[in-house]
Amino acid sequence: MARTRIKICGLTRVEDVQAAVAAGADAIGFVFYPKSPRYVTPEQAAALIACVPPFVTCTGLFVNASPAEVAATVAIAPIALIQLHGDETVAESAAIAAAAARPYVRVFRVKPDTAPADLLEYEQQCRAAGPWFTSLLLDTYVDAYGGAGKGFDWSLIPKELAPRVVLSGGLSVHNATDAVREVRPYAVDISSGVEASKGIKDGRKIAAFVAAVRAGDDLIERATHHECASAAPVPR
Ligand SMILES: O=C(O)c1ccccc1N[C@@H]1O[C@H](COP(=O)(O)O)[C@@H](O)[C@H]1O
Repeated sequence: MARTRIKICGLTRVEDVQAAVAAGADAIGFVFYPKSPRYVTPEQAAALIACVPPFVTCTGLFVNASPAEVAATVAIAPIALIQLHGDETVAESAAIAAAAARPYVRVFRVKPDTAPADLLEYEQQCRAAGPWFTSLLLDTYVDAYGGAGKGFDWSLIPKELAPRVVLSGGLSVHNATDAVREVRPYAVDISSGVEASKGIKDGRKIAAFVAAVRAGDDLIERATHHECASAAPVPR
């Protein structure tokens, strides 16, 4: 099984970008939602992106922005992927991505009464809406939209959907290994769990989180190898 991809979100400082890259993050995220304590202007994001080496995906997070606003932002900050974290409908999400000419991750904010079938159906709707959709990102429903460090019940995620989703919401060094082992998501996304304070990341927490995710990956690998090694040879 391929290793779990890791995104560190809500970066506002060069040293935090460097810490995420040094720890082995696959993606980093910039929050373009003005009400967030992690908000950066497109110009600030552009300066931070200039510090990012190739093959690390720079992501822009938006909440209820218009297609024109998103397009104007990506024209200044060279982000590769959009994360739509607000109340945008499926059709609006597709229109925003088309206007910005960027692939997007659509966020589903999970509530206690969300049914597993809701997630599968929503993913199908996103896929049908156009070619820019990449993956569902699952986060916990909170009034502030996200970045609240609050988790949800992972058992709501259908097994067949898990390998395609980005798991988010309340992740930390304490639950990352279990998250990978139990859910087996395509990727994980974290913000508050690797912070010293809102908008200020802690390099040691980032490194510890990445190590905890990799520990989960190793457990999955070992289980797979054990299954193969213990399989009886087929008699001829
Ligand atoms: O980070 C924010 O301030 C934010 C604001 C509005 C919407 C989403 C936001 N962050 C995203 O929320 C999830 C969960 O974060 P956490 O790890 O529980 O703090 C994550 O995808 C962030 O990118």
